[in-house]
Amino acid sequence: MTVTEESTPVSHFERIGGAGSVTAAVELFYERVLADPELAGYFVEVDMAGQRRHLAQMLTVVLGGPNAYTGRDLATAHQPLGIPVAHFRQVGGHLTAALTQLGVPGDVIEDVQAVLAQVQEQVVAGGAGADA
Ligand code: HEM
Repeated sequence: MTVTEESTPVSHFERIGGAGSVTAAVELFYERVLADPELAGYFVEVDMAGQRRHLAQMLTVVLGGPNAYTGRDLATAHQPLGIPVAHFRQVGGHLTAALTQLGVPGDVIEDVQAVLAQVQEQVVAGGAGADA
């Protein structure tokens, strides 16, 4: 088979500019989250360097880039935090805003939002992963 542009679609990860763009998005995202008085408290005792690294790795996978995720699964990391749906939505809003601010195309943002909807149950309190 001949490999053409048509048969090897470019991933969202490549389209937005690869690892550098993901790092920029994660930086901007946590700047926004830590500046949000309703959310900042969750991160007071968190090692933010490791946190940024893990979110960047995860966002890379979500965007179709290489999988090098070394963090815990989402339910294990979030169920002990008792996160209400309102805070989940606020965090999703900050991610969307960060991606928009960086000029990420709308179809990519829509796909990221679809993944957020898929993981909501693992992240919010009492979600599907609660007893896992
Ligand atoms: C929207 C989907 C979300 C995704 C994809 C996500 C992603 C992640 C990732 C990859 C980690 C690192 C896990 C690890 O290091 O093992 C993490 C940890 C964490 N997340 Fe989220 N997160 C989401 C929503 C939220 C929300 C809504 C909050 C709070 C309102 C939150 C607060 C935290 C905190 C505090 C930690 C650190 C927990 C710890 O170190 O014990 N996350 N998240």
